[in-house]
Amino acid sequence: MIGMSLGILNRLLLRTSPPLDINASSVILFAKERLWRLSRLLESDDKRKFRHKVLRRPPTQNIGIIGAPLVYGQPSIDPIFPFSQLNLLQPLQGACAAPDLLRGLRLAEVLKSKGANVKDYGNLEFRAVPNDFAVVLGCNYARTVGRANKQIQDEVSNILKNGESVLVLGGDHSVGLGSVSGHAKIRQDMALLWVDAHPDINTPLTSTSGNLHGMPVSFLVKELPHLSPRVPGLEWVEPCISSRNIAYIGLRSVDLQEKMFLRTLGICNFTMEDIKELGIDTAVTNALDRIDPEGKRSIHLSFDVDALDPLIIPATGTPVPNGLDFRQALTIARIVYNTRRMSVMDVVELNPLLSTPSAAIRSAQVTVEIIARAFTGKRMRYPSIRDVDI
Ligand SMILES: NC(=[NH2+])NCCC[C@H](N)C(=O)O
Ligand SMILES: [Mn+2]
Ligand SMILES: [Mn+2]
Repeated sequence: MIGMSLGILNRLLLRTSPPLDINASSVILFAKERLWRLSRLLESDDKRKFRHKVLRRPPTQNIGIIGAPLVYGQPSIDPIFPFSQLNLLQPLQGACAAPDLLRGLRLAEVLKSKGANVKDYGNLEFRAVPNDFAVVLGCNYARTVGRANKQIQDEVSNILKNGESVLVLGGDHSVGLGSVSGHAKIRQDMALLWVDAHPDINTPLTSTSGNLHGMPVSFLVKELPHLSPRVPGLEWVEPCISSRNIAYIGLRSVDLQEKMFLRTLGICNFTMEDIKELGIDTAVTNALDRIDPEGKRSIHLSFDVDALDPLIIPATGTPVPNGLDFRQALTIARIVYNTRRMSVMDVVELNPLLSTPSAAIRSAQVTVEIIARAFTGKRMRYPSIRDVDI
């Protein structure tokens, strides 16, 4: 029996030059040597794979943070006569506090601890144009919003020129005007993933609210400019992206005219209904395939926190029920991170004044985690609320 198996081993192990007078201990020695060689081989194979990974790992992320505390793109209330249309109207306050709240939750430190280099450029300073509420061509505060967005455009393009990725902390979603056009100025071949309960593609003529945070996409899409009149303050905005390179995730509050634009332009969109049916992975992967079929474009992630369910992020100005859950939001961020091509992320519409303070902090913590995932692909550990310095 031993002789037979020795014979087989002999043939297996020493096929090339089988010694004739082989004994058990020498076979074991040979076998050991073979195993050792095999393990060396496997090890070097592992090392090769590892080296491959190291090579493919992108250079350390350099992130530039800018605060864009703009509030003039959102609904207005009259603090004294809430239902009057007189001249005391003021935009909802609170979204301007979001950048500092996120900083207070150690946003930069979290990103650094995940291996990124972070430079905080501070908050842009916006000045309101006097007597600007007057609805000009269907837009409220057009000059104020226009001027602020020009500043955002310049800042975003300068930071991109420095070789850094950009994180724009809004503010309301009208900051998308400056942010996307600043991105397109430097990288013409960009693709836009708009994560939001709303498509924000009203034009000044179709918007029923006149609020510019519901319109930025219409100013940016190349196929729509004929519908957007030259609004004073916004003349500088050049349509810079084709509807083919835009996709929406999380829609569930779409105005009638917006629906028509999405249909006629064939803009890729995955509503909450679609996400329920397909799963978030499939929705986001398909969206990216559609807007960036060759996988080469620079990705712009415009993330409106109202895409999440108001039970998770109640601190926002236009909440809509039945939104994304936390896990789904993290999945979107991870898939976008995995492209390694996200150059700009906007995080908008977080309004700490519209919920209880502890709910506002939780909303902001969720937001920090989503940002960390989108820029570094990594999870973070929650800071304890006692550590928070606001
Ligand atoms: N960024 C937002 N939260 N937009 C809400 C827009 C709501 C509505 N569609 C409007 O045009 O006013
Ligand atoms: Mn939005
Ligand atoms: Mn929204």
